[in-house]
Amino acid sequence: MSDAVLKLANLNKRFGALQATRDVSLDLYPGEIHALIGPNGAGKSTLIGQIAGNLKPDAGSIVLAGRDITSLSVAQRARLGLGRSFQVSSLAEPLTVKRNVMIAVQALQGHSFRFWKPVHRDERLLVPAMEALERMALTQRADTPVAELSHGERRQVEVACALALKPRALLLDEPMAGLGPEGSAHLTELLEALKHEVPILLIEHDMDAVFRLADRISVLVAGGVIAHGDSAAIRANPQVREAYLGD
Ligand SMILES: Nc1ncnc2c1ncn2[C@@H]1O[C@H](COP(=O)(O)OP(=O)(O)OP(=O)(O)O)[C@@H](O)[C@H]1O
Repeated sequence: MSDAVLKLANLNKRFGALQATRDVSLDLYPGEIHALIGPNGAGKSTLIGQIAGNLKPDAGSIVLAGRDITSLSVAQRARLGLGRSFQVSSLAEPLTVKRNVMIAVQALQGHSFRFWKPVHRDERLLVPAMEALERMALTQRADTPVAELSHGERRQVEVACALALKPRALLLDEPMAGLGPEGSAHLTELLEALKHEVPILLIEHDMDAVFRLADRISVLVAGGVIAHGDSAAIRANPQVREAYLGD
């Protein structure tokens, strides 16, 4: 197997007396979707915070494409290729789909080079934005204001914003939240194709989507990984059934 794109080793984070993540180790390989599931309060957001750089781990390390990023800032990690989408939407409603993605690219690239050109005409922003929109099946909606989009399309724009930065690894935090069965099925199809370009660490409560999409699943309970395996192994695991899936 090739080298892991993202490698978490023994991540620990404590809030006072509460051990929110306990020795969490996990790898993300090229071409795969690795899902992280677990009940509310299991520590999934705390883990994402540590990977993205919003939270400093008490111990452990995070390696992206062979480089230790544990002590880097959120922006430095993003520039090195850590892409993420958020649980809460940060899109600008009145602006078009295309402009939203261009602004995301601009935020990462910095402001210095574009004193002389308006954002909407800058090819260095437009080209990656349109490529990302194509991969998220949104080319036809590029000039539509975000305010006119369905909930599912907004989710696609959010993923496109992350994709336009050409990440090496993508963290998706509950991308299916609030989508109906149709929206969820559509996004599932898009992510299935996308994983071949960029591996995805997927935090998701929609178990149909997880079982369909995930090549591997890690189950987090009370801060620790209690099980790890493919969909069939996780479905059949008695500890997981008791702690999370129910019968
Ligand atoms: N900043 C904080 N200060 C204190 N405790 C926190 C903080 N952030 C999270 N926690 C606690 O850490 C534990 C893990 O929370 P976390 O939000 O990571 O879980 P989660 O698996 O993401 O849950 P959910 O599925 O509900 O989003 C919870 O008990 C939570 O109350």
